[in-house]
Amino acid sequence: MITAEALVKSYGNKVAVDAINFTVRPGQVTGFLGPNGAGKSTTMRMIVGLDRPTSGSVHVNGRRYQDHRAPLREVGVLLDAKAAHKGRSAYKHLLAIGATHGIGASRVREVIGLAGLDSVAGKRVGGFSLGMGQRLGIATALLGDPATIILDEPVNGLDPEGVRWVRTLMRNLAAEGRTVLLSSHLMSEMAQTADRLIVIGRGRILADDSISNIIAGATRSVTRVRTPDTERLMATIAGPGVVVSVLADGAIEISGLTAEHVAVAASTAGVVLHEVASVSGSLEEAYIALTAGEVEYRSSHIAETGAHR
Ligand SMILES: Nc1ncnc2c1ncn2[C@@H]1O[C@H](COP(=O)(O)OP(=O)(O)OP(=O)(O)O)[C@@H](O)[C@H]1O
Repeated sequence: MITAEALVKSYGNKVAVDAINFTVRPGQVTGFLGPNGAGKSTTMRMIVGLDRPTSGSVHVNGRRYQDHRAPLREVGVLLDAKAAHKGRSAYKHLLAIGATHGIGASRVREVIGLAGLDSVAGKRVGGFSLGMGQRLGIATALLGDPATIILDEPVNGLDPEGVRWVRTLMRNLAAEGRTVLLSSHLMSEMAQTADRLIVIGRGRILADDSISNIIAGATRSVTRVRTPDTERLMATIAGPGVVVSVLADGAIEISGLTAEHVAVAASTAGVVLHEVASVSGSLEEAYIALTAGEVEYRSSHIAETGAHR
């Protein structure tokens, strides 16, 4: 469990983290999202004692990270995948880190296997690809078999198999009852991996909820229908607040009525429906809507053409 209370970090007069409160619970994957410069890395660094809060507190299992007797066994962290000593082999790197906590060769071999690094364990870390470095960073985070795992952009540079591996690993770690906090800018990945999200913008919490609640709150959901009798359906469901649009492929999108309402109204009026579904927005749409006013670094406007190359 990670608990932040009125957590503040300022650099001179720049407030990077602005009095935030949150709880990251065990048994779930919690995603940490926000635009560049929102304060994610600063928050993660404070959780693991690499930055001191200007005020407020952040605790892991009731204590500050630096007050844990064996922090590696308490919290596993991947903040910078390039942090490993370039001249050492992956095996020696993990062995050196493990030595500080009495973690021996058998656990090192275990995490090497878990991270899929068996074939390169003896190779110098300096020659590792970005993806191999990420895997080594994750292996390092898991070394102490910690109950809390914090990973900053763990899928950065991984190929699709690697991305899937991280997703499954995170889900399994949470299912074992561990606390998992991870940041990523990849919305589709986050939607598949996380149970809950904390969204941060300019150092403040913009949302802290389940993914489905965040999508429902920040995007419009519509009812999509297909019927051979468009005219009659439209007449049947017409009413205040009901907006109907006919799409190019013949489907009808209705806002202002649930799928259940539309199905019952159609059935009562004897209108045949070939399809009726509730279509909600994507996490990406919700994220863009939530962070619209909070982006610190924005590119000049590029219109979406909808064209596919
Ligand atoms: N050491 C520092 N000195 C001064 N300003 C800093 C320092 N570290 C971070 N900042 C500023 O604090 C703000 C938050 O930065 P942080 O790196 O935590 O954001 P982030 O959400 O992790 O961004 P990204 O997605 O780009 O990694 C930014 O405006 C950044 O410029």
